[in-house]
Amino acid sequence: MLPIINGESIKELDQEFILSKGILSIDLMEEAASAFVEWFYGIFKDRTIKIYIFCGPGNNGGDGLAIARLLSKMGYPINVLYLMNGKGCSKDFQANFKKLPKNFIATNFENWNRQIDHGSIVIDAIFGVGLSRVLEGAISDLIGELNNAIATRIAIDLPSGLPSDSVTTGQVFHAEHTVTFQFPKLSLLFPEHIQFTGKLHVVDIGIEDQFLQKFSSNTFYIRKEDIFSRHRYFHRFSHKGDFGRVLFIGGAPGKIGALFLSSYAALRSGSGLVSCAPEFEENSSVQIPYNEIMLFQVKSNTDLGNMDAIGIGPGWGTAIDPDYFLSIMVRFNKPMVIDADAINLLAANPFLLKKVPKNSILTPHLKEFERLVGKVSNHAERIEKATSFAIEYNVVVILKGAHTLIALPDGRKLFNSTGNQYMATAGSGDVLTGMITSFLGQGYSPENAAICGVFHHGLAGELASQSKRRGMIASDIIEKIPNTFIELGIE
Ligand SMILES: NC(=O)C1=CN([C@@H]2O[C@H](COP(=O)(O)OP(=O)(O)OC[C@H]3O[C@@H](n4cnc5c(N)ncnc54)[C@H](O)[C@@H]3O)[C@@H](O)[C@H]2O)[C@@H](O)CC1
Ligand SMILES: Nc1ncnc2c1ncn2[C@@H]1O[C@H](COP(=O)(O)OP(=O)(O)O)[C@@H](O)[C@H]1O
Ligand SMILES: [K+]
Repeated sequence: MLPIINGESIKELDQEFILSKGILSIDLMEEAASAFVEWFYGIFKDRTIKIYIFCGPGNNGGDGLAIARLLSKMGYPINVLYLMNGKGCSKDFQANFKKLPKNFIATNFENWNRQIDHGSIVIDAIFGVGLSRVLEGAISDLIGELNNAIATRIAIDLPSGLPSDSVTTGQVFHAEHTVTFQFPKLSLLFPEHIQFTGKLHVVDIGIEDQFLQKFSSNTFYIRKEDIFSRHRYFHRFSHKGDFGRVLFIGGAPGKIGALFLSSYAALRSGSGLVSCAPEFEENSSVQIPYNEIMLFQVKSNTDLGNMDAIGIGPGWGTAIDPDYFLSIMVRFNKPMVIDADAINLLAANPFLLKKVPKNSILTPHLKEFERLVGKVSNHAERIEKATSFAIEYNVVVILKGAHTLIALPDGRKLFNSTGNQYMATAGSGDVLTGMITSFLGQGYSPENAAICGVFHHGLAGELASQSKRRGMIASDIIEKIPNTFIELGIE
């Protein structure tokens, strides 16, 4: 997995990397500039579009100058506006300034006519990870002006004004695209920063994972290449028992659809045998819309021991007796997936928390999470609380949303890279519960079930959105689950 390094350690990382490779820091800057330009050309093919590049005094500004040179060579009309030049600027900024072609338009922003043509592109190379304080004065005013321009705004590495690891309090550049180098900086993954970061693109500048590992802070980004080895593989003699027997408990009257969605998602994720136990007095009257799913009844003496995994909570309602939940946890006594109303039940009856089987997986959305741990004021605090909750109760916490966080009981924090806003639709969380439960039932460790479930779920959402966007529904995600295995080369 790709380590996410904090802003303060990035200078050290660069040093270590360039020393061991025997290159200069300006070579790495050139690599970063080329990676940006390659991304840029992939999207903005029209070489007559006017581009304004705003450069700060540090290496982020140095990136901007190198990018200006490369884009200008490709024929794009470029205007460079710099905050300062010479003394006070980083050495690679100065070197790149000297490398600008002779006839190049580079203006100190104090002498700038403050005009940005409509429809042009504004590139923010003012500050990156070296930001040391909240923006104020002329720089803050400049960013305010840029934010009002009728232009496409692109940030290099970080939108200027955004601290790399924490929540912002000041003026920040509003990017439509942020092109960040090598790994996403933590603050780019916070929901409250979406108006600053826009679409996130991570571009490779050649620093291998082994260098990043040394500076790792227990925080990782899950990529496509991390998934293959986390799956279990079956052979030609495998039978349905090997693919796991799973049970879903939930579905009170009026909310039974949630249970069916989880059950169906489990089948599509490869489960061998799927049963569901709706919370009905007399469940013989329940019609299951899928022939492959079996109906099950959980009575006080029902043996749950032969189930490989249980997913509990989707559509369970609020009228569940906590002792009934307790008896299920005690009888099953293996890691289970706890979602929705089962989480609400834990929140309302904290004595149950200590009884949750070790290494169980809790999948709260942000509201459910607050019910569990109390109000939080921002995402940084939410991440910390999810991590300490996972450690304290020895469970996996999956905090759902864009860049879903998987907090593991050993303190590691993993952020997901798949998914999109079209998945914000009723029942898509139930689908996730079905997928994770399925993997758990197929014999995956709770960590791998959580990682594969979250990654495949987001990928299924992406595949579904190739033909449907707004108006996509949870069942569309389920239909694409089998394609995610094909996409990742998983047999
Ligand atoms: N491995 C990497 O990540 C690489 C990073 N590079 C670039 O280098 C950047 C980091 O460069 P630097 O460390 O020079 O830092 P920055 O260029 O982000 O900013 C540092 C400069 O801004 C000034 N400054 C900071 N906060 C300010 C504020 N609030 N108001 C006014 N001035 C302020 C500092 O005094 C310093 O001059 C990265 O974001 C990236 O763009 C690339 O060049 C190459 C590789
Ligand atoms: N903007 C988004 N980007 C990526 N994934 C999203 C986004 N919005 C929602 N999702 C995913 O969709 C699911 C929604 O879950 P949840 O809120 O529990 O829905 P429900 O209760 O209706 O089943 C989660 O897995 C979440 O990560
Ligand atoms: K920037």
